[in-house]
Amino acid sequence: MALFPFCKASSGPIRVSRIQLVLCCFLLSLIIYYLHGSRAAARVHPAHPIFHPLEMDRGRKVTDMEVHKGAESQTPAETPWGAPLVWGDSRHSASCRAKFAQREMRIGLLAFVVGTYAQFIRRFLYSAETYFLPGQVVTYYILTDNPRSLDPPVKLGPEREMKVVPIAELPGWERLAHRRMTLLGDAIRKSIDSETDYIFCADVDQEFVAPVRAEILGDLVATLHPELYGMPRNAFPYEDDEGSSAYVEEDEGDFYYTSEFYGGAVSEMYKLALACSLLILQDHADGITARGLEESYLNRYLIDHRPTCVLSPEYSWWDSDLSAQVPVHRLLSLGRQCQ
Ligand SMILES: CC(=O)N[C@H]1[C@@H](OP(=O)(O)OP(=O)(O)OC[C@H]2O[C@@H](n3ccc(=O)[nH]c3=O)[C@H](O)[C@@H]2O)O[C@H](CO)[C@H](O)[C@@H]1O
Ligand SMILES: [Mn+2]
Repeated sequence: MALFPFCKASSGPIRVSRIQLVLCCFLLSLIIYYLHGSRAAARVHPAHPIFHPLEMDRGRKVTDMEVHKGAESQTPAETPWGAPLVWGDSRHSASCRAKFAQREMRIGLLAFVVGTYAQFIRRFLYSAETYFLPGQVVTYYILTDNPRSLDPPVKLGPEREMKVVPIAELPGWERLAHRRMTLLGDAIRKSIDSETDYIFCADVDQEFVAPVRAEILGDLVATLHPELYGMPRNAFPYEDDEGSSAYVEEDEGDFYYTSEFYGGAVSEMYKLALACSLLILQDHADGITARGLEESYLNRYLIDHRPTCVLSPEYSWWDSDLSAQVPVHRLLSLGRQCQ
């Protein structure tokens, strides 16, 4: 708007239109550059189906991501409620490891292996042998419909053993999502309770790629979802159906946690498994399915019972345009990677 008065005052009619032309071209190229940039950004696909029910504007999503990328170098040591936020190479993690080194602990790592997921078990176990609590007393609890898929047995290190728990379950992610919490509670009550101090649940379609040590130990431990870490609260795919027992109000929720890796003291994990299986049963009776299935109930529970230890996305990472950049990848999800 101010261009024309400026041009008119400084020169005659012919000169004015040339300057106008140059300035207009410059403005036009700026606009084209900007539009092209936004379109390129909008082409970035959310990597996971969980984003589809969100019906989010992808352009907006990417803008949020860029906001996050700016803050990426930050590795906060604490959550707003004062729980440690764990980055494996931090000083806090080192002192945590030193503290636990004085104690004798038994740690369980539990995974479900049903149907075709048997293809992941060896890679999972071998990687856990190398990186999961090396040097500690570890028991693997493998809940499977096919114990023979573990033959020949994986050779384990000293102080490490495997317990195969047969379960009569049909494969399928949706079906198992309804059952895993109940089966976890049963397994804790039957044996894990008396055999370990801490129990961690991990999706078997994962691989440990760097050390995961005693810094992860706590009463109630949850892991930040790598694609949602640093995102604004309105990006979190909490359950939005008010009828669901996983429903989360707009003013609730600090972080969005992944269901790929969580754990804690055995007694706390039993409470979690029991409460989540009840929430799932209640929805089942009402004919409701939460959008993120098990992950939705887990997140609901973790709002009501804030974790005492929060693991950074170092402990749950997969290759996706939206995943937060972290100093070290420690646990990789093979199933959730970009196709
Ligand atoms: C909340 C979320 O993001 N969920 C998605 C993600 O789930 P998840 O990564 O949560 O599911 P997943 O398929 O890895 O299943 C969870 C775990 O259950 C066990 N398992 C599952 C199915 C089965 O037939 N046998 C078996 O043993 C196995 O340990 C597996 O690692 O990926 C799934 C496809 O893989 C679906 O796209 C889900 O929408
Ligand atoms: Mn998985």
